[in-house]
Amino acid sequence: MSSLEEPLGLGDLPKLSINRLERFSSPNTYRRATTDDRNTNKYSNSCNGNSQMIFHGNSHLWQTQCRNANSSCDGVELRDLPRKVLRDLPRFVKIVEVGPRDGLQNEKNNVPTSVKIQLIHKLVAAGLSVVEATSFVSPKWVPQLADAKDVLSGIPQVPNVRFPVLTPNLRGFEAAVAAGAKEIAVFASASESFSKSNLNCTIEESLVRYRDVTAAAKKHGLRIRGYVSCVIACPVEGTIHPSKVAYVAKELYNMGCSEISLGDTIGVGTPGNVVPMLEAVMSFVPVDKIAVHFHDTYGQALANILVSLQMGISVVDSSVSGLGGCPYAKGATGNVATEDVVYMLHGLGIETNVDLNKLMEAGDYISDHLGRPLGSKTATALRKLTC
Ligand SMILES: CC(C)(COP(=O)([O-])OP(=O)([O-])OC[C@H]1O[C@@H](n2cnc3c(N)ncnc32)[C@H](O)[C@@H]1OP(=O)([O-])[O-])[C@@H](O)C(=O)NCCC(=O)NCCSC(=O)C[C@@](C)(O)CC(=O)[O-]
Repeated sequence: MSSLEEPLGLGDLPKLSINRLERFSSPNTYRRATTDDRNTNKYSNSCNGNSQMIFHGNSHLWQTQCRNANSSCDGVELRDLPRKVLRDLPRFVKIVEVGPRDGLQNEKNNVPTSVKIQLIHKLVAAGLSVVEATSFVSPKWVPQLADAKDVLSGIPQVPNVRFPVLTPNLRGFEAAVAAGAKEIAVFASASESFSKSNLNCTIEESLVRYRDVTAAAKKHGLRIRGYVSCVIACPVEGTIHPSKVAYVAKELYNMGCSEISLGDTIGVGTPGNVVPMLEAVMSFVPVDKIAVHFHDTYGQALANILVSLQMGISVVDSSVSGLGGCPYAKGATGNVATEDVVYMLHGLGIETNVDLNKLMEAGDYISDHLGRPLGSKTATALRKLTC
């Protein structure tokens, strides 16, 4: 990696004086209360009564807000601010690359099986340890992935690399096992309407189906991932209440899914509604079993990932070159680009084991094949620098 490709880390920031920092800082300073603060209410006192606690379920711990803090208060807080804001971030984030499945399921033109296999090779070569390879769904519903068996059997098994595949029912599960799958994913929705359009059944019917699929997977000793889609909103119903997401996540977790991926399928979420949704799910599913899956339709995905990390999540789904969209969610664009996620994480000093250069080669490869510009802002910027 050349120095230009290294994202600027905190250590690279110019040393700013308190006065300069004050000019750049917003009048509203958010911080997370520490245990000490909670016990002694130190923060509230230190702000000379200008602080305000917003009570919203458990999130009052999160949303301690210091309004119009005077400069002496700011002086003490600002010195420590970067460490405080970033201290709860994980050291390592596992990226689940979903491009070959979520990305390519929405392509108008048929992508040859050999190209899919080559793309997966390149993603693995870039250091990604989980690459969602394909779906064993009905070819009538998703013709783009009708070659699931050939894709899966065409990928050589690589030690410590996993290739989960989507299975919507027992039929898909059996086909996946026959093709050599070692890990499957079931996918339910928090929206009734989306469940109908994506799976042709109600949420409850999908959960009944998935109990059979997960029971069979456990018998085979397979690892199971569970998706909840429409965790913020549905293209038909609009806003989805966090309790509905929490319910489906809990059911999938209880039936044996070892990881629950929360999908903002249409990419409308902002940190403002992602935080309460995660808070609701965390009441039922341990934080280390939760993954986030953001589509970037409104350009909010990185902000949403950052708050998710701050809440303790360390598994992030993304798609090389921002490929994708859902055939049953009109207008939804692709997932957040893996290159952009890696760039941000490395900039935060978080390890991923992913080589950004090699990842960009995978992005170039599939974008060239599809005949479209790179869908990653990071890759686009870095390619301009090196051309
Ligand atoms: C679930 C079904 C099958 C129900 O579809 P259905 O039409 O109700 O099912 P059916 O049992 O009547 O079957 C219809 C035909 O498909 C066949 N069939 C049935 N099952 C299979 C199978 N597994 N593999 C291959 N073929 C299958 C079945 O044999 C039959 O064939 P026919 O007799 O007419 O020739 C269908 O709705 C389906 O395949 N849906 C999948 C749609 C899909 O993949 N959507 C994209 C997933 S993305 C997502 O969910 C969001 C996510 C995960 O990315 C997260 C996020 O972004 O938020």
